[in-house]
Amino acid sequence: MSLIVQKFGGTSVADVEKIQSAARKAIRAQRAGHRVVMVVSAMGKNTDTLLDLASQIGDDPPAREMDMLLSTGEQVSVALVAMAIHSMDAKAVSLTGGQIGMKTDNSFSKARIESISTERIERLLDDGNIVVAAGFQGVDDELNITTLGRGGSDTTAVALAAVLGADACEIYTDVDGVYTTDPRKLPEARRVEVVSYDEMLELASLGAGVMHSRSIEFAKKFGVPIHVRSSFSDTEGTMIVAESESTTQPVSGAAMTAEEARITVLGVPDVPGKSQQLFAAIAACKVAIDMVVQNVGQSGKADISFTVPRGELKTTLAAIDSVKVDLGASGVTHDDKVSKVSVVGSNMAAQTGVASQMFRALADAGVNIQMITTSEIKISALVSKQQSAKALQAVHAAFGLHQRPADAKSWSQIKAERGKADVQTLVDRLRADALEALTLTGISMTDNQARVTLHGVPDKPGIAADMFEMIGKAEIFVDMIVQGYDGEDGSTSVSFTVRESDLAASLKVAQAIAKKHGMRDVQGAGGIAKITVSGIGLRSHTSVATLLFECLAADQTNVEMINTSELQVNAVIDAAKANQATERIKKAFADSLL
Ligand SMILES: Nc1ncnc2c1ncn2[C@@H]1O[C@H](COP(=O)(O)OP(=O)(O)O)[C@@H](O)[C@H]1O
Ligand SMILES: N[C@@H](CC(=O)OP(=O)(O)O)C(=O)O
Repeated sequence: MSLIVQKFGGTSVADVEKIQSAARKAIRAQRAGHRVVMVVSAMGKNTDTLLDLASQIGDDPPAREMDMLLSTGEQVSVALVAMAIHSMDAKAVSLTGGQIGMKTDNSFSKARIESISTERIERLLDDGNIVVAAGFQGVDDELNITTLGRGGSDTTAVALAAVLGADACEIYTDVDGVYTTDPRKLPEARRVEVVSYDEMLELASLGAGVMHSRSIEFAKKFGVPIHVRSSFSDTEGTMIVAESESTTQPVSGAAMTAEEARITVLGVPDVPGKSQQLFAAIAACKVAIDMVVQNVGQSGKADISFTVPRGELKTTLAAIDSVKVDLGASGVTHDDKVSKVSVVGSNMAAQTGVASQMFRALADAGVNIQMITTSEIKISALVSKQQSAKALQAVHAAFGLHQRPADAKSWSQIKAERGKADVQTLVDRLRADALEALTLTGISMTDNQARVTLHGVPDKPGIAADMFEMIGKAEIFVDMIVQGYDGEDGSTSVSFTVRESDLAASLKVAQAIAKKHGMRDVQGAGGIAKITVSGIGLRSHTSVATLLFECLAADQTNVEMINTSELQVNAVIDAAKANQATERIKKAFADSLL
């Protein structure tokens, strides 16, 4: 008999009628012959109401009590949903996180799932019940109630689907699927039939609130197909699976996090170990940083800029303060009126000109780019909050995301073409791990790379577009791009990496660009290598970048450039030290490496 996990988000259980409608959906599935586990979130905005109540009591509530409070939201809904099912003459039992055996670590408000015991659920299902499980919550070793972080019910649902070996995991929500961007922000957004785990992971962590990114980590690890669909209709929604909708389209989605903050730590001595010290202090607070850019100035001092969600600004500034003196930094600046606009696509890595197309779209819309970072399947630009809506619209239009790609495939076509890969061994190996443990799939090194840096890049719209169009015309393949924020003189620096064999040609183009736009100088050097750590959950496991930096600092290796994504962390270093560094990193991560 097949088993289905159905998750109903807050909007889908917001009132009595919606609760009854969710109950009917579950009963219908049971009567169609499935065993049904429901995962339910707090009604409507109840979690926000509870947060607000806590903030009226005091500024800094104990984390344990906060989780005790927030978990009550889900407890209300599961009881009401079970009652609704009873009233419709079907059998249901509601269970809290603790009762479904959801064991987590003790990081209150950001707990990670360690294990789930399924016996009780299986027994209740055998007895003909619909099991109604509370999302978003678990218990630690001492039976303290923990919560998984905002949006965590998706993670509960996918994790349950994984351990129960469910045939389907349906996420019922107030949209009828995953769109090319948030349809509330952009009406022309298009619903996609299929999106890949990798794309959804990036989109979710870059602002697509429709799914919790950790739930996609689970789905990818265990190969759980997710069906995102509407609570209010029966139309087919979007399948999140291993494959992408198109195999050619460079960009498949755009996302925006409107509420970002940029922090710049100024004048850090440019010696090995400094970035490690800074990022270790921030990682210890479990803050996931993004868009890390280091600008090395002429005086041997570096300005390190990065972004964090605005809600984490206070914690991050406090963490920096605790190490500022030790770092030898001359100051810290921040801007909390910035937004991050990103494009994501699995096919991007194999194509040239995608970055310059995005920069051109922003330039034509008059949007100034404050920072840029790229990784293998995403490009992010930091813009002022005021220009963010315009920026999102411009990139969505530039990549024609409102149109179905000519080679788009439906889920049924993809399924029919799938080979019968033997994934069982992998799944068994993963199941033996702590469920949300870090999983690394590879650590590799690419040498024969070169870096080009332009200093004194004017901070105005259109420069990045012009630069990368000129580089593209010269047919130079650019790998990493970072544009930093220069706190001192109002200009910025742009660095990019190319193959060493393209260095001379790149420098020639860079000099022409510098002359055209009155930039301060151009520097370029070969003899660098890129170390790549690939896996699942690299950004949410904030310790990965820290450990990587520690390994490099141990050999007195300076990190020249870094980028992070959900799938990879890349560090650019001196090629002479690359082999030794790769070995050290492999040893340090041995436990997590598949
Ligand atoms: N790319 C996207 N596709 C679909 N919805 C998105 C996307 N990005 C953001 N969203 C937003 O996510 C919302 C659904 O998530 P959420 O409100 O958390 O639902 P639930 O309460 O069901 O968990 C949608 O209403 C939509 O505005
Ligand atoms: N109630 C929690 C958990 C959750 O996942 O909610 P939703 O499914 O409504 O996003 C929250 O608001 O964060």
